[in-house]
Amino acid sequence: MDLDAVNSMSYEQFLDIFGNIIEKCPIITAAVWSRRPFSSFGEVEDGVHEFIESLPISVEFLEENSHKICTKKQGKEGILRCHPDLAGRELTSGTLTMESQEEQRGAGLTSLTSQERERLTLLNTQYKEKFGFPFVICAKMADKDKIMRELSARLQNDPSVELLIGIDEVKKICHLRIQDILRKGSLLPT
Ligand SMILES: NC(=O)NC1=NC(=O)NC1=O
Repeated sequence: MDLDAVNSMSYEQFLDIFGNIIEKCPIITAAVWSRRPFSSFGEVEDGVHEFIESLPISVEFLEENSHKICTKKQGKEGILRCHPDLAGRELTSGTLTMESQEEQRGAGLTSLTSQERERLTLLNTQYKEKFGFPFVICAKMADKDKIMRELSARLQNDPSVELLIGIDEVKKICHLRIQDILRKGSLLPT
């Protein structure tokens, strides 16, 4: 399967293969199909980025007893909310997508001590309470220690900063998922 094969896919086939390059957001893949013929696989990724960048972002901050309460209507935060927590309930209940399962296992999140799991759960809860979306990091580029460090550090960020960092991580996850698909589908030299 090479670029010509991808360019001649129906949108159903394209969705079957690339539908989860952004976690649980097949609408992005379905939209990007319209951009074919792709002259490179990078163009698939460019299409994803353009879709994400086109999503509305309108952020107002209310100052409330010296906190910044972020009230916002943002398409971008919707993408983050489609991501499962790291070592969260989906992992324990075995309901992660195949890609997430592999990514989280690879980062060592299936072999946490009970203390590590408790700390990660606490930090994730604090993060979601503050930002209204989950902490997202490209797990394939991290291990459990880096994830804990990043989560603690990023918890201090401003919501507007954190939104953009999260989206950047989503793009890294997307890049690696596309690479995996191309490798598995022998679209790239292994
Ligand atoms: N909240 C998350 O960051 N989730 C994830 N990152 C990954 O790389 N895979 C996930 O499931």
